[in-house]
Amino acid sequence: MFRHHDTAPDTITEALRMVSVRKAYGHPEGEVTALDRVSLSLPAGSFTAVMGPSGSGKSTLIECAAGLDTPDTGVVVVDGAQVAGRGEEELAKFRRQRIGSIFQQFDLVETETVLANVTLPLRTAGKRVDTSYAEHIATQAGLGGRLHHLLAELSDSERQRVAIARALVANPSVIFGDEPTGGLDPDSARNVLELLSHSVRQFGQSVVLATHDPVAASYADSVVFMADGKLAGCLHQPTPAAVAEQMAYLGDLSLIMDARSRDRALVSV
Ligand SMILES: Nc1ncnc2c1ncn2[C@@H]1O[C@H](COP(=O)(O)OP(=O)(O)OP(=O)(O)O)[C@@H](O)[C@H]1O
Repeated sequence: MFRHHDTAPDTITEALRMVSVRKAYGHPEGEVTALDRVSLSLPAGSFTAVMGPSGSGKSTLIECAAGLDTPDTGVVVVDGAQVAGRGEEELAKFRRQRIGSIFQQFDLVETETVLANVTLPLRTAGKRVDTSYAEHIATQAGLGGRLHHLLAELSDSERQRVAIARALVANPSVIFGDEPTGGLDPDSARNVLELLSHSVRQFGQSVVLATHDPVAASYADSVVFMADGKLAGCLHQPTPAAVAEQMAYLGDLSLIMDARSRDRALVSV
């Protein structure tokens, strides 16, 4: 499978590296530290789920990693290249070449067909469109009967699957998602997770997803847990039961934890 790199692929061993990443938001009641000096290393070719209680910083982590938000301080390296510090145009190009994003705000074109939406990133990047591959990916995402339907005719769940197919079709090195299966029925969610798993196993892509769902997280090789903007451990080869247990613990822990006792070291998954 053809993949674009501007660094030699052989030298890239990490999908994502974050070093001491901090991000705070101003609030009338005071500043909220969404990411508190997070350091993290995820290997290339891995599937990682990011979990934690509501407000623990999962979305902020994914957005900073995907170049959709800018950390206040710290370093973010995706697929061997620094994300922060690039100009807007260069960042957009980098994201088109290396990153696939699946976020709740799907950013789809209502007046275009499913297939046109799925191939949009390729066309925007001036890349050749392999229509049969795009059809295959869209079909795998459960859109086989909808390829030539306009977006305006689709349900929310179908739109979500279009966003997922669109993220996969350009063969990005790293795919970031925020609750990509939230709102999907169990069968559609399973199809999407199997598709993402397949892209990791077969094509060596990397997937990093924020999710609340222990079953979705169990598709990952590892789960990274967050609490109060900090990393709070990780679990390898997760089962839904083990993930749910850890989440229950974090739910309690986040009420009583002493932020100063959190590990600030680089967590390698
Ligand atoms: N744009 C923003 N403006 C102000 N505060 C924000 C913003 N985005 C996030 N926050 C705050 O930062 C903290 C972390 O938010 P974040 O959305 O990253 O958490 P999360 O773990 O993804 O939560 P959830 O599971 O509820 O989506 C929260 O306290 C949130 O209120």
